[in-house]
Formats: sequence, structure tokens, C-alpha cells
Amino acid sequence: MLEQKLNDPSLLKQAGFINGQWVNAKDGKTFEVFNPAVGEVIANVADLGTKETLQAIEAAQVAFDDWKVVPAKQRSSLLRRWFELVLDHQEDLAVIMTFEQGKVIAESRGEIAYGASYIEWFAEEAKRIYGDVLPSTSADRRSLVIKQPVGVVGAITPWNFPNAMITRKVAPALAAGCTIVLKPAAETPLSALALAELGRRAGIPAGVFNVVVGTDAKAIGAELTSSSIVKKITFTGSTAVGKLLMEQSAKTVKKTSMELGGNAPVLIFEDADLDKAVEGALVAKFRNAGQTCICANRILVQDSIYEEFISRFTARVSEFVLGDGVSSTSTMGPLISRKAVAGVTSLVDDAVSQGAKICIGGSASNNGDHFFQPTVLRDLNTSMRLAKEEVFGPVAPVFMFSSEKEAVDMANDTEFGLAAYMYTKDHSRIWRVGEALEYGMVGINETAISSEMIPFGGVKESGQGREGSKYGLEDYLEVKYFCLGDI
Ligand SMILES: NC(=O)C1=CN([C@@H]2O[C@H](COP(=O)(O)OP(=O)(O)OC[C@H]3O[C@@H](n4cnc5c(N)ncnc54)[C@H](OP(=O)(O)O)[C@@H]3O)[C@@H](O)[C@H]2O)C=CC1
Ligand SMILES: O=C(O)CCCC(=O)O
Repeated sequence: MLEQKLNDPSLLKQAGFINGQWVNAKDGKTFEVFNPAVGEVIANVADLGTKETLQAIEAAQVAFDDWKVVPAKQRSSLLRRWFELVLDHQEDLAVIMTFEQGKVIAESRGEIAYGASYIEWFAEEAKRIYGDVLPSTSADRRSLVIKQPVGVVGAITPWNFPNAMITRKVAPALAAGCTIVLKPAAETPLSALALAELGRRAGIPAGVFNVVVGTDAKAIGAELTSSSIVKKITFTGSTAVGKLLMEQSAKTVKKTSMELGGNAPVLIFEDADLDKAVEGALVAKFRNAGQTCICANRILVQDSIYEEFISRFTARVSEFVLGDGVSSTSTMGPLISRKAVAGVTSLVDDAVSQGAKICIGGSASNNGDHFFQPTVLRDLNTSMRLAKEEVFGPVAPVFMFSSEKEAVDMANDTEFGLAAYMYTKDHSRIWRVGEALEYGMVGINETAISSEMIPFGGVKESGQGREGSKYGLEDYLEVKYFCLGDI
């Protein structure tokens, strides 16, 4: 069924990709991949485990010796070719994504372009890995710095952005001269495998980019983190798993980059352009059915404009059309799993049991097992779980504040620190609040903050390291100092 929807059915791969070869599990095991909108099985994928992970790590180690000395310009050309192929196959890749992840097709097309932009960006940055000549402490010596790839990288990625979370790790790694073993989420392996196929077609050498697909994430993760060959772990996903991977990586003192959970506040002050704030909050909350780590988790609105905001925002939320993402009339798709629907339901029920009121939505939808209605809740307080926990679903809790200090205190009252947003026309406030917010990214009168050119990442328990931009390459490079004496 999925195969018939593709212009190039050979993009639908169901085996792992190791050392340039498509490989099945040694024990022949496979796992099913489901379309969350309709619950149908769309593929049976090889269920690889520790043995195949080790095989991939060893292939990456062998490939590293050659890849690290490929001239930057040549690495750049290969990445550029990969970028072009991804865009050439944008529609097929988008269809694969909507089938396995559920997001509406327009969002999938957008993610393919967004994912490709990381490959293009790092193809360009590959040519700009500069060293330094430093001032010297004495006349008979010179001090230099060169940058070198960190080595073999282990990457683990989530299901919510099955393409872009991969390209923004793999592209900088390859640009830097590293080789990589990727374990994508078991819910969305097909997007990862299609990317690997296009990388192969682009001419990326065998062993440079390997994909281990499988359901035993714990075992694959343990193999990657315990290996002395793997020099860096890069992860996007839940804070709990990120902490575990950091602990496991400590034994071999690996570099780590962690892009973990968020609890993004949107602060809307009484001097804001309310039309802009409503639209901004809408985008920030409901993108990918609320399953984005920088999705607005708490909307904080000043008391004098609270009623007006609620009424305008609820009216806009009522316009969403839930449905299968492949239908052009759907504007919001399903959640990834029944478990996700249950999790969102329990957060809403907790708030309602403590006095929150439902403006719209409030429960699972009858569109299918994986759907939750776009929801707006009002009269929230900070003892509700919704104030502390990442919702990862289409639920907008609207809190009220009365002063700027209260808003900043509420915004910072979380262990997370990924993205925050504010709407105000007051320039002094922009600086005051912007500097006080304990977040890695702050959107000011704007919530569409992501691009390949910006440093994406968080502080506190939202992680460490940055992805995208010139900073995103540094995480894959080691600094080496040369002290040159007289001969
Ligand atoms: N920062 C972000 O972008 C994301 C945040 N989240 C948050 O996490 C919550 C749970 O989502 P979930 O999908 O379970 O996120 P996880 O953190 O469990 O999954 C993310 C990735 O980590 C893998 N993984 C899971 N357990 C381990 C382990 N012990 N060792 C190594 N790898 C592991 C998963 O593999 P597998 O799929 O095979 O289990 C997947 O590839 C969400 O509701 C959301 O709050 C989730 C996804 C992305
Ligand atoms: O949820 C995530 O981790 C991906 C964020 C998407 C983006 O880059 O905006």
C-alpha cells in the first residue's frame, strides 16, 4: 500500500544499513511498523540488536581512517549531492513520513525541506573548519590550533521528527570527518532508511553512515555507549533516556550532545500585538499535533488581556480538522501511540480534577485510537501536573499572571530550559525578560524559531550542546594544540 504511493518504491527499505550493505537481523527477526492514523502495518523491518550494532561500529571505525582524510571540498560535494537527492525525492520522503509518523502531509513536506537544509548548511560549513595561529609566549616558539574530527559517533533519534533530527546530527558529523552509527526510533525507521539509501546514491562511502534499526533500544544504546571505539554520543529524546546515556557514556568519557525534553512557556504581556500573539501561540502549540520539544507547553497571559486572548485563541483552535495526514483536508494528525493518548488524557484529567476549565476539546477523539482533540484549558494553577510536565500533545494550558516578575518566575519554575517565547512591544522588557529567562532559545514576537542557521539546544535538564549553525559543527570536532619550537 505505502509502496504503491511512491514514485520511487526502492526508497522503501526494510533492512539495516551497515558498511554500505542492506542487512537483515542475524536471527532473522523483524518488527512491524504501523501507520498511527489507521493502525495498519505498513512495513516489516529487520530487528537488529547488539551483534549488528557492533558490526556497524567496526565498519564505522574502518571507514573513519579514509573518511577523515577526504579533502573538505570533496566531503562537501558528497553532502551537497545528498542534499539535492533528498529534495529531488521530497514527495516520496514526505509520504513515507506521514505513513509512519502521522503528521499531516504539508508538515512532512516542510520537514523534508527543513531536514535537507541541514545537509546543505553543513556541506557549506565543511569547507570552513579553520584552525588558529595564537600569539606566542616566547620568540622561539609558535602556538597553533588545528581541528580534527572526534571519531566514530553514535546517534540515537526520536520519532517526532524522523528526518530532520537525523540530518542535523549526520550532516555535521560527516562534514567534520566523523563516521556515524545511527539508531532511529523504532516507530519511524523508514524515513531513516530512505535517507541512508539517498546517501548511498550520493556516493557517501561504505561504513561512513550506518543505520541500525531495532526494537531493543536499551541493548543497542548500551553497545553504543560502552564501546571504546565510539567517541561521541548524540541524542534527541526524553530527559530520562538522555540522563541514562550520559551515565553510560561516562565510563569511557565520551563527548555527549543531548537535546532533551522541554517545558516551553509563551509569555504574553498586555502590550503585545494580540493578533500576532494568538497566531504565534497557535503555531508553537499545535505543530506536529503538539509533539515537538519546543512546543508551547504553558501559555502565560497577563490578567488584563486573559479573557480576550482565551476567546480569540479558542476560536482559532476550533478550526483544526483532525484526520489522516495524507488527506489534504486534515490540518492535524494523530499522536504517535495509544500510550501517548493515555498520557495526554491523564494530564488533562489531573488539571480538570483540580479546577481547570475546558474551553474546547478535552478528551481523545473518535477519529481513531491515536487521536486527541485540540484542547484549550483555562484557570490553571501551578500545582497541576500540566505546569511541570511536558505534554507532547495538542493541549494548550493557559495560565494567568499579573506582573512581569511573576511571569518570569513562573516561566523559570521548571527543571527544563529549551525554548521560551514572549510577546511584547516594550524594548526594555524584551532585554530584561530575555536575559532573565533560563532557556537556550528565546523567541521574541516570533515562535517559528528553528532553522539550520541557528544554534538549537537547551540549558538545565533540556540538555547540552547545540545543533545547526556554526556552533553545531564544533560538537563534532576536537581542538588540538601544536607548540612549534625552533628546529
Ligand atoms: N526532545 C525531543 O524532541 C523528544 C522528547 N520526547 C519526550 O519523551 C517522551 C517519551 O517519548 P519516547 O519516544 O519514549 O522517547 P525516548 O527518549 O524513549 O526515545 C527516543 C529515542 O531513544 C531510544 N531509546 C529509548 N530507550 C533507550 C535506552 N534505554 N537506551 C538507548 N536508547 C533508548 C528510542 O528508541 P525506541 O524508539 O526504539 O524505543 C528512540 O530512538 C515524550 O512524550 C516526550 O515528552 C520524545 C521524543 C523526542
Ligand atoms: O522536538 C524536537 O526535538 C525537534 C524540534 C524541531 C525543530 O527543530 O524545531
